[in-house]
Amino acid sequence: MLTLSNLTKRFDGVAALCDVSLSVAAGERVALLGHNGAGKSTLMKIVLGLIPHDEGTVEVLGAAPGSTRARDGVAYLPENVAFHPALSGREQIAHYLRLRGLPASGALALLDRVGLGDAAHRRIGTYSKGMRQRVGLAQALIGTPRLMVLDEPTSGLDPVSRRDFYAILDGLAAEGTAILLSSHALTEVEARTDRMVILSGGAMVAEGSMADLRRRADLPVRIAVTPSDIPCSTTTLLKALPGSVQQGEQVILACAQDEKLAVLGRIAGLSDRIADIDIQPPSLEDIYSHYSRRAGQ
Ligand SMILES: Nc1ncnc2c1ncn2[C@@H]1O[C@H](COP(=O)(O)OP(=O)(O)OP(=O)(O)O)[C@@H](O)[C@H]1O
Repeated sequence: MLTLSNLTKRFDGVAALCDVSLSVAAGERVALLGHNGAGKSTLMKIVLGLIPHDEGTVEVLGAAPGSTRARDGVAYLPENVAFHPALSGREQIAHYLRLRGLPASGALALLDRVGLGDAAHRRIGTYSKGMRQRVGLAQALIGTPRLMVLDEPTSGLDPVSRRDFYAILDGLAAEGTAILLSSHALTEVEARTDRMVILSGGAMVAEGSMADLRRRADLPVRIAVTPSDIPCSTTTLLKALPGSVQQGEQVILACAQDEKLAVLGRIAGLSDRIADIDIQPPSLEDIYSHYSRRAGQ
């Protein structure tokens, strides 16, 4: 659905994107991560055909970005949505439907889909930020897009709205829509996308599924052991588990991925001293920091 090869973009001679290659297949949900100014919005604008690129190739639905064929199948939700405050949600979506050559009668169904059915007749000027973001999503759902490009789509949404939002994306992906979204909300991206691309200073510093990134980063696993009786068992555990430290009532141990089973075996041998154990693999936040640090950010 989308292929970028060796994409480079410069603004006044300064590279905003440098040799970026990535592809998004049908039904895939890909997250674009990176610090402020990493190049996420620039990449999206190039995909949409809003700005030209300097080097490399871009194919959107097998066509040039911005071509009629590409625009027909691509939906976009910008970071900051702006609608006419005097129009109702229904009128605004009806307007976009007409622009797309579709019947305006579909507006209510789209607003229902994003949970705005009850507010469809109210003026957008009276909507909360989250409600305006949902109008943006309703707009992006027009015409069953084959590629969706979403720039920080969940900023301003509360936790339940975020969950509903990702449920809609899951449904679209299950029907074959390719999704490329940017976000700074690492926890939700970790849970709700298939693959991540980390940009830093315009360059791609890592790419893959959560499992791939975890394996490549090879960050330590954190094991938290709760002693059965404190402080007696705490002392025994600290002595028996080299490198462990006490944190509050727990004994904490960090170990390399390939040592995990051996360490757990050692801990199992101390089971009469243990009330509970918690194994915490590195989160996307840990992995993101690792790659960003490596890239000097
Ligand atoms: N029109 C422009 N003219 C000059 N420089 C620009 C222009 N648009 C973007 N840039 C620069 O390109 C770089 C990438 O910006 P971009 O907006 O793509 O970052 P981003 O990853 O989307 O950031 P954020 O997370 O803050 O939205 C930045 O250094 C920015 O200043």
